[in-house]
Amino acid sequence: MHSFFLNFPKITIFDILDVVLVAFIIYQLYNLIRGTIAANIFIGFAVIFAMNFIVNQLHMKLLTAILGKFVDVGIIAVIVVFQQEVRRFLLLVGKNASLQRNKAWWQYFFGKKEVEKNNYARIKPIIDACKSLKQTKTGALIVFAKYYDEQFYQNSCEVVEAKISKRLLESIFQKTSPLHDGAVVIAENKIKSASCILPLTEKTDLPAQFGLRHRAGIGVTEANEATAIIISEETGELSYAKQGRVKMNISFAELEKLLNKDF
Ligand SMILES: Nc1ncnc2c1ncn2[C@@H]1O[C@H](COP(=O)(O)OP(=O)(O)OP(=O)(O)O)[C@@H](O)[C@H]1O
Repeated sequence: MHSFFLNFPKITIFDILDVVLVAFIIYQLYNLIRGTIAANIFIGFAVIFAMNFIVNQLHMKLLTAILGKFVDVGIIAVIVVFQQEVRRFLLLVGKNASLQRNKAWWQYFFGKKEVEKNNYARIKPIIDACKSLKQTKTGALIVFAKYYDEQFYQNSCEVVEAKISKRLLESIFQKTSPLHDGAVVIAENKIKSASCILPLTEKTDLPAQFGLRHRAGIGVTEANEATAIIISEETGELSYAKQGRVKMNISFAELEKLLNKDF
């Protein structure tokens, strides 16, 4: 007992910091891939690593050699398979490091009230447009991208690059508008693009009334750091998608709260 304590390694503040930082990075990675197909691939990798460790401990030579081959190229395989996720993660780190875009810094220097006031001015035209689209039962899909991934959006979208306004959003989604089919993407405080074709979710447990618009709205939040408002053409109901999950039939008060948090 005595010698156990004598041999116990000394834990310094940096060891604790090390563990906390690793836990934080794993949590961020988990958030990034949660609900996406990448989560299953990640679990696959983890299982192979765990199996390799176990067979190695049990001295099972053949299995160790086979699994060892996978593990040897592990880091390269991870980068190839998670190319998109690694890209998004690095972009996120870069954007968060920028002082101007970091709301927490603004709150610290200018006070929370000022930030909320500015944010309400930003989201008001969007909420007003949603009210009008709901009233007229005009189908719409509005995506809020945390960062605008040119590669992801530009290939399937019409570039707009315009100030956010109620009337512009209304006009885009009018059935006679050439841009009404597809989604509008809002990022960097602008309407960046319209008529975007987005990836559809592959979820099988969605309500029966959810068609392509809802599937695209959920799909984009699985593949990207984004949230989406979906207005149903059939019912006028508003849904809100985030990280592959959807809240149905939300009120405008709820929408305001959600946008305040996410946009
Ligand atoms: N991949 C996609 N990306 C973006 N928008 C899409 C995509 N596929 C379909 N849409 C949009 O969804 C519309 C068709 O919606 P659909 O009726 O299938 O959806 P829904 O979820 O049932 O919604 P609603 O309640 O409005 O009918 C299309 O006209 C188009 O504007």
